[in-house]
Amino acid sequence: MDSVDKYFEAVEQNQQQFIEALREVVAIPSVSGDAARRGDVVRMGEWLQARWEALGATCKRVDPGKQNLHGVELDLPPVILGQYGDDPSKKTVTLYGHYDVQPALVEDGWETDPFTLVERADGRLVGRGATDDKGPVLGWLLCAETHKQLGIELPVNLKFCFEGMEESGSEGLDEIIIAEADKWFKGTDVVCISDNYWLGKSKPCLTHGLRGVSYFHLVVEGPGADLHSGVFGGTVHEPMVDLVQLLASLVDSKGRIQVAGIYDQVAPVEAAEERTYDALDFNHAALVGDLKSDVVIHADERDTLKHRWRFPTLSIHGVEGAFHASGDKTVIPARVRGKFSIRTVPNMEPAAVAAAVTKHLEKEFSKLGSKNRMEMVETHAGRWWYSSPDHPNFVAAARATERVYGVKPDLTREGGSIPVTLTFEENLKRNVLLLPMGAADDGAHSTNEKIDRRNYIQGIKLFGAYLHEIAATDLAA
Ligand SMILES: C[C@H](N)C(=O)N[C@@H](Cc1c[nH]cn1)C(=O)O
Ligand SMILES: [Zn+2]
Ligand SMILES: [Zn+2]
Repeated sequence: MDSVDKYFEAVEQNQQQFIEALREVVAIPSVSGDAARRGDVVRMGEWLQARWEALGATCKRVDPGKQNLHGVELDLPPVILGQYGDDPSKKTVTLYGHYDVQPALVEDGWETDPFTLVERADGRLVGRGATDDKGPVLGWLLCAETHKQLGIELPVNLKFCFEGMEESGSEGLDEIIIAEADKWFKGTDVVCISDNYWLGKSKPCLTHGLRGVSYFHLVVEGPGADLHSGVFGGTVHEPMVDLVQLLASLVDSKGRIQVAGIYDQVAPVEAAEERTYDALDFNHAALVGDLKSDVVIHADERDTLKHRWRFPTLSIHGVEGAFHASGDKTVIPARVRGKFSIRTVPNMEPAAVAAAVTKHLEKEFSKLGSKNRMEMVETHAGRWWYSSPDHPNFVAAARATERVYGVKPDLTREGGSIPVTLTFEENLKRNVLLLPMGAADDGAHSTNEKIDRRNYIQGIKLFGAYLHEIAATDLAA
């Protein structure tokens, strides 16, 4: 039995302990978008740092500074930089992950408390962050800890960068990576990020493309205070009426963005790219099952994937300041803030996207003839990323995947965004691999987020196998 098989056996035996560790981190409600939870985000970062240090890693806590969250001045959570092993004869793999999570409230439709990990009879481990991104971040730690317990030397040096603001635009992170590219991250041979998902539920994949995201707030305000709709309805310009019309002008019900000039920035689909959609583990029947309803726009699987991976999309996320509680409150809100984002693809540039959106909204607002005031703010923007899957980093990961799952992985792109991918690639000048742990139906950002026990445990094996494959791979080939 070689050392990788011994490692696999130990991971199998330690399953319950690994689930308990996941329970411990899910219980820390590290919601970066909620000012009231900022202490928990920091606590989560400190938890990670303490556990890596206990293992023998050298860590550096970098505090990126302050953030203004709707007028509240907050300390940004720490970026935890780490180094585990510094043998010059070994290759160095830099890992990135995030320890913050999306908001989660029971009243959104969670069947159980989002911050209490629950294992279902079918193996689902349900809890906020289980798949995005606490399971994978913990997976790297458990991989290193298991090697140490077994007395198996990790075949590579690790460097890592774990942040607590990914779900809120990674504020402050780019500057740290740029500043540390030739310092902390010096010596990196390849970068690996586990923060996305398989295309389906049964076949693993490696991911070589991401969409970018430009996030906007659209504020409409008028009266100095909320008003009685019986007294003032029909006699004043209502901010909410203006806002819904502006939001509705952005996209149609078939998902087509209505902002002039947006599609002009999109690279055409080439014949070679067309072939990459062949034989992927993806079908509409499974998608409809995951969605629990047939709300799919496109008739053809390829079109669905293209609209997920390589065409821009616009989503409307919510309205702050509007009445949303139960009951029938007859109010005219005085100031409302609509939130929407555009997922961007090659060759879109955030500045051009923001300019097109501003022009569109100004034109639409002027058509309303309203005396309210409108303001649009781009709150964050991250760029798309596209890379070749032929690099030895991907070849090593494909071998590791075959060893764990017994199949060659699909090569996929991802509709979501991990803007730091490009920051690492450009500044460390090293190949970046996305190695997902979770499955398509995990429900990241949704209610009842989960990771399957199988993906979590096999994923921890995969991480170990990948590090061993990297050690054995000629990265210059
Ligand atoms: C794919 C990754 N796990 C993820 O969920 N990324 C987020 C990043 C983001 C950007 N703004 C807010 N969050 C996403 O794609 O929404
Ligand atoms: Zn994530
Ligand atoms: Zn996320």
